Amino acid sequence: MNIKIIGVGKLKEKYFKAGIAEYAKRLGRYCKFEIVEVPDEKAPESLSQAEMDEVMAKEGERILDKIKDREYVYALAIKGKERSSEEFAKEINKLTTYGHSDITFVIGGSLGLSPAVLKRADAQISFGRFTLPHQLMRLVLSEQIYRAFTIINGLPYHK
Ligand SMILES: C[S@@+](CC[C@H](N)C(=O)[O-])C[C@H]1O[C@@H](n2cnc3c(N)ncnc32)[C@H](O)[C@@H]1O
Repeated sequence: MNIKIIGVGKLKEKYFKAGIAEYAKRLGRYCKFEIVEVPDEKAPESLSQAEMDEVMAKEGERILDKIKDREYVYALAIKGKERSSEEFAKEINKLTTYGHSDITFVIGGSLGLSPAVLKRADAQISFGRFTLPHQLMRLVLSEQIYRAFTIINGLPYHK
């Protein structure tokens, strides 16, 4: 099974990289895990709404270029649906049981995801109403995907 996270911009901070590398290593037992980075657009503070929409649209096109038709896509969105870790694990298990072997998660850039990306998504996941930095979101999501596999496989990691 293939799990892909698409993120906007390069991850620079060593501590995020180290955390993600740890979960990527652990996930190697359960799936082919990859993180795909697409270039971000400059988004200075002074942008108008139209300019912000353009930034999201451009980043969105780059994200959509990395998604194939067969992929089941989760968009990470603050206003999406919240789940518990157990519910998420059940959902992943069900998707694989019903033949989805390519699952892709999309995290927006500093301004968020474009309407086109949200439209392509098969489901939206919210990690609550807090706004998390997109780099940190990659780490938190990697951990939750790992947690889901430990739940599916009955390992004692999840309490
Ligand atoms: C800095 S946030 C963008 C904030 C933007 N105002 C928005 O509402 O999307 C960057 C990305 O991280 C992800 N993200 C941040 N907090 C999240 C949360 N609580 N739940 C789900 N995704 C989140 C989303 O993919 C978002 O597009």
